[in-house]
Amino acid sequence: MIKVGIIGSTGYAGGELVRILTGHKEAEIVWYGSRSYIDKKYAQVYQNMFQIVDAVCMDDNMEELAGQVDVIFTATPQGLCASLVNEEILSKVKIIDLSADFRIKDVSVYEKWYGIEHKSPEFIKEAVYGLCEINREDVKKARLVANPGCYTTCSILTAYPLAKEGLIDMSTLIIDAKSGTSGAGRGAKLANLYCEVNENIKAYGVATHRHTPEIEEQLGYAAGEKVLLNFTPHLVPMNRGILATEYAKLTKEVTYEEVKAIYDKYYADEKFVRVLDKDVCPETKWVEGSNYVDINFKIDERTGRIIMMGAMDNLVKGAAGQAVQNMNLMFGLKETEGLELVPMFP
Ligand SMILES: NC(=O)C1=CN([C@@H]2O[C@H](COP(=O)(O)OP(=O)(O)OC[C@H]3O[C@@H](n4cnc5c(N)ncnc54)[C@H](OP(=O)(O)O)[C@@H]3O)[C@@H](O)[C@H]2O)C=CC1
Ligand SMILES: CC(=O)N[C@@H](CCC(=O)OP(=O)(O)O)C(=O)O
Repeated sequence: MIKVGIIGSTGYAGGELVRILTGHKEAEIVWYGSRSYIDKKYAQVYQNMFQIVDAVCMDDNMEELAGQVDVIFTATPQGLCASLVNEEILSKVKIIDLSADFRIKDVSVYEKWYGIEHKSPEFIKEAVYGLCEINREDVKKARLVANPGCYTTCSILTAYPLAKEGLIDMSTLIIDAKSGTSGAGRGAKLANLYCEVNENIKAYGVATHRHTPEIEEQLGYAAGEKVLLNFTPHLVPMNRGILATEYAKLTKEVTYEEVKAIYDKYYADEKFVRVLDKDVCPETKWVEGSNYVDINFKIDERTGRIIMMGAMDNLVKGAAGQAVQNMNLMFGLKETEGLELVPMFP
């Protein structure tokens, strides 16, 4: 059994880690980390765990935890993991960080977009960007995984095959994305109050959202060139789900069958990426609660553009599910263990 510690187990991403790992046959959570609920039963924080999880929440101490578990998930605010990790800890335990601390390779880009000083830049180079479908072999060998962001996972996987094959002009790429409010976390914020979110849709972080450089960097590696793109997120009145609609000029004339063959080349064997049948648009409701990303595309012959679409659950493939997928790879387990979650509906 793999022993797991979760720092930030009481947040939305941490709560989803607990839900998924509770059904995992090879892993056992031994540390439910929290600052606000120390000594309180975990099932009192999240009542869906009543009579399922009997443990109490414990104060976080990464040094102490490193000696007791095989893997630590940090589902905590930006900057926290980077401020705690050190060589001694990494020599004892594997870390999967759900925050953005180790996602961006250029520390000055991280510091500019996040507005915080990076406390352990010496580990950025070593950290593996944990997008399993793309970096599977590196994840298997990693001791520190940077779990990708929610918008970024959906945006990158949706465009990746076409970027990699040079089929889209990367300078024309525009990503329009929508997210449910759980993407903003459980902490009380004015912008996330019921009356602010309900019956409302708004763009935010326009031209400044911190996921922009992460998407640019990863799609830049795929395309083999520096990528600058427009990424506009929107907050929509639902709990979970991300929908990304991406537009780009095609670099040559192609048929539906040719583009479909490219998507199949990358994803036909990927359990968690479903390229839908022709003309079926991805919808968040058909992936809710699951680790799937649903993808499709449409060629607009009139404008010479292709429209790519992706839908995903931000808390599962966009956070906890992907983190468990990374853990499975790091420990040589079946990649899908604990993740064969059928989407829920309604
Ligand atoms: N929500 C989402 O859809 C996604 C989130 N992420 C990332 O996951 C991380 C967690 O996000 P999310 O769950 O939404 O956030 P929440 O605000 O819901 O939860 C934050 C968690 O971090 C804990 N925490 C806060 N400050 C500290 C601290 N100084 N020391 C230790 N623990 C602390 C909180 O503990 P307590 O309340 O017990 O004090 C809580 O458990 C973030 O980095 C986020 O970017 C990534 C992908 C998707
Ligand atoms: C709706 C909402 O507020 N979403 C978050 C994205 C959350 C996320 O998962 O991204 P990270 O992993 O990088 O934190 C945001 O826009 O900042």
